[in-house]
Amino acid sequence: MEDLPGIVITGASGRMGQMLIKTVVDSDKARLVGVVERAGHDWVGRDVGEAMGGAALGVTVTDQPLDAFAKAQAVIDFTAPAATIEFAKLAAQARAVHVIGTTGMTNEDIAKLDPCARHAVIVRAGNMSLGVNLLTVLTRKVAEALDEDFDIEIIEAHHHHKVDAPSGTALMLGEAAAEGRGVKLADVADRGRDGITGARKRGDIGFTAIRGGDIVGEHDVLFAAAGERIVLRHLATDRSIFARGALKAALWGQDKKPGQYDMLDVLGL
Ligand SMILES: NC(=O)C1=CN([C@@H]2O[C@H](COP(=O)(O)OP(=O)(O)OC[C@H]3O[C@@H](n4cnc5c(N)ncnc54)[C@H](OP(=O)(O)O)[C@@H]3O)[C@@H](O)[C@H]2O)C=CC1
Ligand SMILES: O=C(O)C1=N[C@H](C(=O)O)C[C@H](O)C1
Repeated sequence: MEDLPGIVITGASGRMGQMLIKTVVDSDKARLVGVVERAGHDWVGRDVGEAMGGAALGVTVTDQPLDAFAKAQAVIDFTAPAATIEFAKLAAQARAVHVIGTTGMTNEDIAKLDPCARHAVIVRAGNMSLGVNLLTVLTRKVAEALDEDFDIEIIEAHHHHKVDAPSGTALMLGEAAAEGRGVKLADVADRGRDGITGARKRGDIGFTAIRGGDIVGEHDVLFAAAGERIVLRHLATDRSIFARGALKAALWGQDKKPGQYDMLDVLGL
């Protein structure tokens, strides 16, 4: 047991934080060595199992991330952009693999990970599930095969708590479609339509975000032409798919050189 890679989970009380804790505790390939919450959170100082409403797990929630990271081989982080940038610096200091599931990061945020990746492995993906990563491969292939007579639209739906749009997954799918077309997503993305928008521009990749109820995460990539449509779809019904992918990434990263990786690297897709 002592030999198994030690994992720290940040954002412990969050939807993904709690799912990640359960996933690591249930795994026979890793052990939970720390959980982090922000200073002032009422979970800090409590046993995390009890804080989650179950049996004690023997791991106390801390607001001191560096102390926790120093005892770990990997940090799994599904929080918010500002927190993730700080955690990246600390994970690099501790030489721990940093698995980043946080979405809504700007290009400026992402650039701040570069110096950290000189010292530690970072695996970052807007979606850690096998299904979505396979869908990005399919999206790239379909976009490659079709010309601009097919309009590409990405439609995503999530629960009403989600704070960022388009989703990280939608942007991954947009990047894959743009790559297939041989264009830059930034040049063709149409991210917000309202009012008299004018006709759709040929070659654009459009995004629509639906927010409601407890939807875990749904993504359609629509290729629409005159007389026919192709729809590639992924439906997530359980957050465990993301947590299992994140744990796989944390284990995969153990023997890799410092640098930035994604789930396609982890899954070999
Ligand atoms: N890549 C993937 O496969 C997936 C990615 N996600 C992404 O993961 C992220 C989290 O999602 P979810 O769990 O639903 O969100 P929640 O809001 O449920 O949880 C977020 C957690 O992060 C903590 N947090 C936020 N800001 C800070 C900060 N500045 N410092 C320290 N802790 C902070 C929150 O603490 P507090 O409550 O105190 O604010 C909370 O514990 C989102 O970006 C989401 O899009 C989600 C699912 C899959
Ligand atoms: O916030 C969520 O819940 C999810 N976020 C990720 C995203 O932004 O794509 C992944 C998944 O769809 C759930």
